[in-house]
Amino acid sequence: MDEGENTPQADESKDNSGITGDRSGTDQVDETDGSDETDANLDDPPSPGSTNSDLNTDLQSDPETDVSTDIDVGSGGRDRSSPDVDFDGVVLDDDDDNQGLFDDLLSGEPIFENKEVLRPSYTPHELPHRNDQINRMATILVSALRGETPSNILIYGKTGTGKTASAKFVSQELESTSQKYDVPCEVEYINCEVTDTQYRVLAQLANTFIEKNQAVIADQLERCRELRSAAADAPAALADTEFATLDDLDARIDELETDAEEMEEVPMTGWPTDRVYSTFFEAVDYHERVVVIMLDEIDKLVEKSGDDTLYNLSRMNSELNRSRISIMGISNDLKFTDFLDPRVKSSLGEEEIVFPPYDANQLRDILQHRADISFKQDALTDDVIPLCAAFAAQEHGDARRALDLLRTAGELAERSQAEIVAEKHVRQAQDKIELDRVVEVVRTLPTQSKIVLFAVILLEKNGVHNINTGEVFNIYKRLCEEIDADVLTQRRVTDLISELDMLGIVNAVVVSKGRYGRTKEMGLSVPVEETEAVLLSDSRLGDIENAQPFVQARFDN
Ligand SMILES: Nc1ncnc2c1ncn2[C@@H]1O[C@H](COP(=O)(O)OP(=O)(O)OP(=O)(O)O)[C@@H](O)[C@H]1O
Repeated sequence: MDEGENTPQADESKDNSGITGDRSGTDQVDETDGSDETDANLDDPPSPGSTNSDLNTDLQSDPETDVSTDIDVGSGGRDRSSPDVDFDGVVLDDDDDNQGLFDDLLSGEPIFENKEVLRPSYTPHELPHRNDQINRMATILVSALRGETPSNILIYGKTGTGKTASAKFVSQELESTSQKYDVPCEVEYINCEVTDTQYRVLAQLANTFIEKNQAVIADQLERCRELRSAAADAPAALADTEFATLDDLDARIDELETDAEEMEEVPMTGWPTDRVYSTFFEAVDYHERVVVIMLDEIDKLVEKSGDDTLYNLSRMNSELNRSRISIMGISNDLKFTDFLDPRVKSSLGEEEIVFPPYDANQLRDILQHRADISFKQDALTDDVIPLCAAFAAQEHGDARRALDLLRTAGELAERSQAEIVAEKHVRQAQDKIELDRVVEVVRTLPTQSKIVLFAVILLEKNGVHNINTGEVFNIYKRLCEEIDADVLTQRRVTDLISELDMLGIVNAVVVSKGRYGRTKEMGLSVPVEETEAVLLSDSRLGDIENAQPFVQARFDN
């Protein structure tokens, strides 16, 4: 129970306690002090029939001890009939209905059977409407299982079109088939949004292969040592092995031990890049295998650190002795190859696979598949899935968005203790996701854009419609002066307004003012209150205490 709830009751009970005026201060009551108890009893004798009432009365006089009264006395020890003892509102329930914080929440029938299935981290076993793309990938990668080098693949498609999910699905199948037929083939996944420099990509790959090599070495060493002890007793144990003599076997054991010692992990910073590259090269070439390197969000890597990594990786095969590598790049930026060196571009794009956006019907199928395993039976009304699909199809056929909507709708229904997810939950989920997006976009705007946006908000809040650039600029200037920020030119501010327009935060249209030229008129496209709150949470804008005077001066020049 929180303190705020206790305090008024405690005050009330103090009044009722009968403790004489000079002792009513809470600091004068000491739970551990026997004399206080006695005094209280004398001042206020227990009412007939009450049990433990002396203790109750005494403890009541101290707000802090009210709680312990509940606990110590329990349901058997209290007396609701005592006029002096008022426990109303104090939790003193019988064991049966003693509901904890989580009991209520748990008691409702859960809507979800397995919510994890709707999260982005879940890799589905079935990917409806991606058969063509999956088959094409498989047709290209099957050469790895024949010990040949598969062509490099570039996968394109807008966000949420199933590129990563399909590529991971194919990789899992490839690895499991390679184990089945005992062909050395491995897939390494790298998310270039996180691992975005050549050093990090090569270091991550090097360390992965070093770890795998160490496991292989440990395994071989164990077998060699077992053979060694068997052969020491009976030399015939070496028959049918690759070792003609015990010396050969000892030499192999030495060699393996040296390899294990020399394989040094790459630190996350500090080495020259060519050393990292050669460490990776040796690690991958340690034994025969075909390696598919999956570079997800490959455009981020190129954007951040150019195409050196891709250049180095794509020319490795001509130098590798035992192994082969193939690259699978995934991007949602169709134009990123324009920035590549032509050699890298042609080598990387040997095969291209496009993932088109899903339409509403396809999204419905995808959602239905997932809903069957993630929700309890009959937990969704009939219109939930079509509505989620329709909303997501309007965006750009994004399955991630559709799944987010469905999960959020379920969570909102669950939170409101509804037994079934209905259309209204989907609409609420759509609003919530949209608001979360706006908050995130506004929160990460540069300060200058935030000031411009704040100027628009102030005008809008003061009932100005069709706000023009001049009005925004005037208020913007005053806000900048107030918080000591650089004042940009009106032209630059107009550019920032265009950027806000592109982000969907304001809606600006160019209007002609006849011989006065043209101007932009705009309005906010996002909820005023929430957006203002996000802006004011920025430490610089938060300094603006009273913005009203700036708005009044909006027509000044
Ligand atoms: N055909 C499908 N069937 C089932 N789930 C799918 C399908 N396509 C996409 N998904 C799901 O949608 C979500 C987004 O998919 P994925 O991450 O593969 O998209 P992406 O194209 O790689 O997007 P991004 O470019 O933003 O990384 C994932 O949760 C994925 O499981």
